[in-house]
Amino acid sequence: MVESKTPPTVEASLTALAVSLRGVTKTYDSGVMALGPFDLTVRRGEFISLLGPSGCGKSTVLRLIAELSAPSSGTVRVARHEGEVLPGHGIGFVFQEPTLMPWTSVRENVRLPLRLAGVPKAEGRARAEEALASVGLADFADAFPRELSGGMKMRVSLARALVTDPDILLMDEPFAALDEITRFRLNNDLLTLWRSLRKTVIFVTHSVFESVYLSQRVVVMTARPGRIQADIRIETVEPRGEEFRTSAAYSDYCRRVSAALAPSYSGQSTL
Ligand SMILES: Nc1ncnc2c1ncn2[C@@H]1O[C@H](COP(=O)(O)OP(=O)(O)OP(=O)(O)O)[C@@H](O)[C@H]1O
Repeated sequence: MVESKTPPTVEASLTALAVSLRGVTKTYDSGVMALGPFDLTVRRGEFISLLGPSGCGKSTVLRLIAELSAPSSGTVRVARHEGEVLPGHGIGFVFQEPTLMPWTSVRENVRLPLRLAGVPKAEGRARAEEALASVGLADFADAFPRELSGGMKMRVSLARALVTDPDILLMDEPFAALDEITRFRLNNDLLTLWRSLRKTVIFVTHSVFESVYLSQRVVVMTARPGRIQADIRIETVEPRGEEFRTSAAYSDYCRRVSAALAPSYSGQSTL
């Protein structure tokens, strides 16, 4: 007998948990207590930003979620999607550096996670091209990384993270090294992608402006060991765009987030 599955209701899928960290601490072998206790709940499809001073444990949180590191205490739970799970356990990771292989094409760079998973070459190439199209680089599959601008390399890195169709996208200061106009463009394109793909996104940034522009929630962390200082919901008319960036509401949110961040810094400007 074939079992029929009832698809989850919209309400259920909106409230389903994607990630949960409970009482998590992390002390590295060096004795540095990086985190905690730290509690965080992220719902499926949410876009949240983690903001905090340098060294407060933002990357550590991402590494714990990706299971690249284990907590010293507490629990980290990540919802897995049903069916096919490719390497990375349903998680895509984008780092500050695009880390592309210089000796091969953009297509092969994007195909790498599928190649490692043993996906047949033809299928892998088709999926890599699809991922490249989703980040606006359909015409650059045969190019080499050295032929691309910094923003384009970051798009390739994003395509590589998306090619396995992960449920959760972890992004560690991906646009920090880019000029402002390129960064704004990538912010807009990332929001468009998020709206169409409905991934859960956990985005690490040092920029108050970027966090408010992109996220539904900005989670502000204390200085090390990182804990939650504030969890601020950004509510505005969707889809957001340039008019939000120049609105009074945007400035108000930036002020609120900045004020929440201020105690974590000693006398430094947070904007
Ligand atoms: N593998 C490691 N071994 C020892 N200490 C580490 C390790 N990784 C990170 N740390 C330390 O743990 C603390 C938190 O590091 P983490 O990279 O998570 O902070 P962060 O908030 O992402 O910093 P930044 O904003 O500067 O990138 C820092 O003091 C860092 O030096």
